[in-house]
Amino acid sequence: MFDLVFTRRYSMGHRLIHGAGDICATPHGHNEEVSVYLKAHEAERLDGSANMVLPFYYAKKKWHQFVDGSIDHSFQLSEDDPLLPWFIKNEPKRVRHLVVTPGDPTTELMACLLMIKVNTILDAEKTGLYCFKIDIKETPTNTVSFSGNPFDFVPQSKNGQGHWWERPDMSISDLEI
Ligand SMILES: Nc1nc2c(c(=O)[nH]1)N=C([C@H](O)[C@H](O)COP(=O)(O)OP(=O)(O)OP(=O)(O)O)CN2
Repeated sequence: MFDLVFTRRYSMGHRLIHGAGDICATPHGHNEEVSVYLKAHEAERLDGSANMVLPFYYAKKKWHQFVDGSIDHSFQLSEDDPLLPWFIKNEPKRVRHLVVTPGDPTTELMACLLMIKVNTILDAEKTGLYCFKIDIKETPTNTVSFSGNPFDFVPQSKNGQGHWWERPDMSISDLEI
């Protein structure tokens, strides 16, 4: 069985206000890499002609559009971070670049949310592929790797139902923009 593995890099900013310590509560940024590990729902023998699971282009196109257009240069904040209403009031133009998460946007949480997002996109694109593992390299020395069912690990959101990570679009928050 083949795995297709795609890696994309992006810059982001965030802050962690609920327990990672003073340094992490100061807004700061990282150059990160996300790798998604994809498998076909149904394994098939190579056909003797094209000999591929799916052209890389179709497997990664929309996911990479999302990473490049929505995650790159985003600012990631907990849904209860006071910076959120600050941006809405003072810099409404920036709100579309805010990733909003249930609790602190740690690398663990982002791995789960991005795995749900990539799977939602792969389904909507009818690729026949699914993501079974994701790595986020937050810094050159820290990587979070996740495999399993991300829904078992995502905390309850205060924002009720219909979350951005469950929509196969470019959204990164549920704010009215
Ligand atoms: N379990 C987690 N712990 C921490 C996270 C996280 O997402 N999950 N994130 C952070 C901060 O974002 C921090 O900026 C990065 O961690 P840090 O260890 O400070 O990164 P360094 O590259 O500076 O690590 P070195 O030890 O200097 O290599 C903190 N914790």
